[in-house]
Amino acid sequence: MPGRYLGPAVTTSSGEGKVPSTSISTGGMATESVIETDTLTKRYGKQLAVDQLSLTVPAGSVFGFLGPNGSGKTTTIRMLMGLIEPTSGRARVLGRPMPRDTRSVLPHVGALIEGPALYGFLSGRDNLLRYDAADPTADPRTRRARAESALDRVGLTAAAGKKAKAYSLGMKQRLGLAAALLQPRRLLVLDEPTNGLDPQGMREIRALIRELASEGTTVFLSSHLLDEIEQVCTHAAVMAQGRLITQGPVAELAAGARGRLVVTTPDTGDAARVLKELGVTDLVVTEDRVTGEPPGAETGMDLAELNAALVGAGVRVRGFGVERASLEDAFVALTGEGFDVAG
Ligand SMILES: Nc1ncnc2c1ncn2[C@@H]1O[C@H](COP(=O)(O)OP(=O)(O)OP(=O)(O)O)[C@@H](O)[C@H]1O
Repeated sequence: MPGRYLGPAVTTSSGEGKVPSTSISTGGMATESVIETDTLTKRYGKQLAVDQLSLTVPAGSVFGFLGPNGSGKTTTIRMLMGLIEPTSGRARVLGRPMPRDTRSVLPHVGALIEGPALYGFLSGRDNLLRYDAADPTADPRTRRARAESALDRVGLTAAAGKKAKAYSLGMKQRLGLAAALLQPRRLLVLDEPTNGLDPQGMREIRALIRELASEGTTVFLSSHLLDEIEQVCTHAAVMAQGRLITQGPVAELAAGARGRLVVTTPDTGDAARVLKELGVTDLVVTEDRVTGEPPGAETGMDLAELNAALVGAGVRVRGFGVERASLEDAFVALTGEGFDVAG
């Protein structure tokens, strides 16, 4: 599918309707949430693509928008960028209503949606120069310097003279990011930025995202890869079938599904009895293992005490630990289903 790059090129060629950038709050006046939606809904005929979505993306976060294919991520991003009208509900980006204020908002937003649209017969550098030239606010005198700096940013300086059609998928993706970075942005919106990349390409894009975030750019990225979200995001929202399942700091989402206590022992009956007395719940006994939910922090019971109690009761403990809870555990716990990672 041909991708599209959304930057100055899709804002306006006339500059009409543009408001001075100072009217979008910056610095000390920064809006606390960079993206905010309220019961945002999009219906295609009978198909509810996005269903009453209320999302809050805090300023300065790397926000992962997670969900299996078809869960409504791209439709949401299209509404946020003012490309399609919601059926109902509201969306604000950088404090402004969308799509009403698309023209004044988009110059502050770098977006990479479904891969960049590139001219294959032009070099990477010339593609960037074209993008820059399409931005009515970009000073032509500093165009080259901007392009070089963006190429450097994404590690494409050495390949800048090559025709874009000779670029690997990862290089094309990086060139798309370079286009989004021609101007300083307050928000980057990236739709599946590592889709189709090899592991090395994925690492490079993730490193770049972290770097941009460390400079204060809020990054909103969609992904169907749980481990990607865990690796780069500070916050996440989980979508399934057009609905928001949960949102919040990644650490809290993962902590919501606490790891299970796992005791390996030949004395499973005694172990289960002792653990139950000490407040471990949801006990499951298999041949040589007892697992359960460890007591909460409020009980004051720590793992060392559990272990000591088992040993004190004569249980032969061969293994003792807590399986790490992941965002995947949280997702499964919330939806009762696994993650379809195909595609
Ligand atoms: N233009 C459209 N017309 C009709 N149905 C659509 C349209 N765009 C999306 N849909 C449907 O809306 C639902 C959500 O699609 P959407 O592309 O937003 O999901 P997604 O989470 O981004 O998935 P993917 O990663 O596959 O793009 C899907 O069932 C899709 O078939």
